[in-house]
Amino acid sequence: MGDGGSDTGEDPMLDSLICVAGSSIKRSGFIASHSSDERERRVIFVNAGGEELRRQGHSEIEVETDRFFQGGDVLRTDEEVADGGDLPSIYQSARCGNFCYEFRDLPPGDYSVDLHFAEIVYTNGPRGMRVFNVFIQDEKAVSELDVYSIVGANRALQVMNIPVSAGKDGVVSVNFQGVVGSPTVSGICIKQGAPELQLVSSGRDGKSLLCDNCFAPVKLTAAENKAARMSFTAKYEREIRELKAQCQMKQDECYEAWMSLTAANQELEKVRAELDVKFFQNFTLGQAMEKETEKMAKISSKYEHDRRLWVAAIDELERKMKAIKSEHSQLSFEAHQCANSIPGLNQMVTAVQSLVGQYDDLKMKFNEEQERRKKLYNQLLESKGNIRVFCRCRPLNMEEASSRPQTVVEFTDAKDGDLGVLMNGSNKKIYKFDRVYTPKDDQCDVFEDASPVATSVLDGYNVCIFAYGQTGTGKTFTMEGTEQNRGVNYRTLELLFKIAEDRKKTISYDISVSVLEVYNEQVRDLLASSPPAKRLEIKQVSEGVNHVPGVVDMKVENVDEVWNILQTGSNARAVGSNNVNGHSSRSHWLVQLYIECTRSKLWLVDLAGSERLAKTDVQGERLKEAQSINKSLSALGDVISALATKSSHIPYRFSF
Ligand SMILES: Nc1ncnc2c1ncn2[C@@H]1O[C@H](COP(=O)(O)OP(=O)(O)OP(=O)(O)O)[C@@H](O)[C@H]1O
Repeated sequence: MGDGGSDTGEDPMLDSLICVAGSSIKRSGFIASHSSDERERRVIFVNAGGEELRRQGHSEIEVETDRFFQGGDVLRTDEEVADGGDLPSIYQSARCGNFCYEFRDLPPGDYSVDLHFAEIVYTNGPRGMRVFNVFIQDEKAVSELDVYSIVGANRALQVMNIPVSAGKDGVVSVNFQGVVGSPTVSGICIKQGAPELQLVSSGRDGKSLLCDNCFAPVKLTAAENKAARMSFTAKYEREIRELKAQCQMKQDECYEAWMSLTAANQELEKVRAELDVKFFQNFTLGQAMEKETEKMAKISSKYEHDRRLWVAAIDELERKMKAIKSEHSQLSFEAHQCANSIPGLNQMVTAVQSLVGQYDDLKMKFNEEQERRKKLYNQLLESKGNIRVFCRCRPLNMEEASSRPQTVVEFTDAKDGDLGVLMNGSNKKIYKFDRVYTPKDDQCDVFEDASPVATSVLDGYNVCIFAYGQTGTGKTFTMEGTEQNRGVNYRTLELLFKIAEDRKKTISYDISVSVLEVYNEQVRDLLASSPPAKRLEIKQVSEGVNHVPGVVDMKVENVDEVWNILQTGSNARAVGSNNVNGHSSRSHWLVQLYIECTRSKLWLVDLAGSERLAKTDVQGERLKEAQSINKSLSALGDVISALATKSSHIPYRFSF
């Protein structure tokens, strides 16, 4: 038996599943019978897909060449077919594909058919490659035959004794229909008469049908045979149904078992994963424990080391404490002795305390005196006049010196504040000032008179120093000066910060600066980084106190900071040139210092120069500038005149 077959030989159960009742499967090839009856019963024996075969001898066999077929192809193999019986070569050929056989001209009556098979193509299987049905006279005689799965490859198999009746037309048709793949057949043998004995399971020996009375084998007609077949069929069908139900039950059980196995497997996987995690955690914890143990060992050894040190240090301290205590008691003893030896010690302490009290008293009186001195000093300044006018005559420049050989000013009584101006050659007119500076007087001399004013600002007085005069007469030089020859502005500020520094123990001054210019009757903030949203205006807060809302106020700490700010403002100032001064200021330039704690202001003003329009010969924008300058200077003159004469109305707002 091949690898696809069973070793148990014939299997009635399998036979009944595959072939009709009465027929059987034989797992070997054709064996010729010695009986002449048997030979005579063979009506037709064709070698499907092969040639005629003839074997002489005591069992003569005659197999016809392949005929009576319709359709199909021929298959052949040179390989030997095992268990081929007396005619192994018929199993080496086969008809294959879509075909049928029709045997004609048979006398009407009962016949039995033997079919010969061998799997000669799918020699390596597997099972189920070729499964087919066989219909005889249109009735299914063989069901789902898979030769390979019964006997394997290149092995003979027979389905024997399939009962069939030929009608009046004398035709027996054998039809092959594939279920999987193409059907094949190697030989077909038609024998006269119904099969001799039907192998059925109801016989007493379980193999043959016997008479119930005498137990002799019973020979059945074709009709009886058919009835018996149907009864067997019904029986087997019942068994099949039961088996199917059992099979379904087993399948369900298997499925449930499979499901629970899958669930168990999943659970097992989960547990395994958890175990892995636990193992890893354990491992990590173990490592951490090892590290901690190491750390602990280090800490405890350090602790032990430190403890020893501390114990030694405490011992040392205790020893020192003892020494100090004994020293202390010795010193106390000595101090007592000493105190006892100086009888006037208490009187000395009292005297020192009284001196400290006197010192505080004197300090208070000194401060009061300082205050009084400041007041008297400012009263002295006021007594000199609230408005003080100094006149400075600059030296002639080269051009002037060459064009005017004769000077018209006379400084004979300059030290008394008199300035003589020669009119028409001989007439001299004397002008009175608080002081007159000659061309020989330098910036230091000018500042000498301006400096006391700076002290007054820090004492809470409002002060304004301004330079007024014709264009080109030296106003900017006097106020600003140069880096090598600083003017009033810088020197005043320098002194102011010096005094503030000197007084810082008793008072702290917060000083802020703003720089403005009045150009063409308009106020401009020279420290503003962008033009203001609103036009700047001078507001009079109270009599003589003015304020420009929105102007930039910069806090300053020292004179360098102020100087940088003044430079920024100076660079932004409107300047131009006229035929009198090549670098003429075209605006009034105002620096305001605000002292926070005293709420006093210092104004340092460099006015634009007044011009005689005919002399400077200006036009267009320059003419407009000059007219604005002259107008505002004339208004200033009116204000000063009103202030000097203590007029009831001071025309502060005449200009603008
Ligand atoms: N005391 C002085 N000693 C030497 N040179 C001076 C003196 N005063 C002014 N000058 C020079 O005279 C020129 C004009 O001076 P300055 O620009 O200060 O005049 P100003 O009155 O400010 O003129 P403006 O009104 O047109 O601005 C400058 O070159 C300046 O250096």
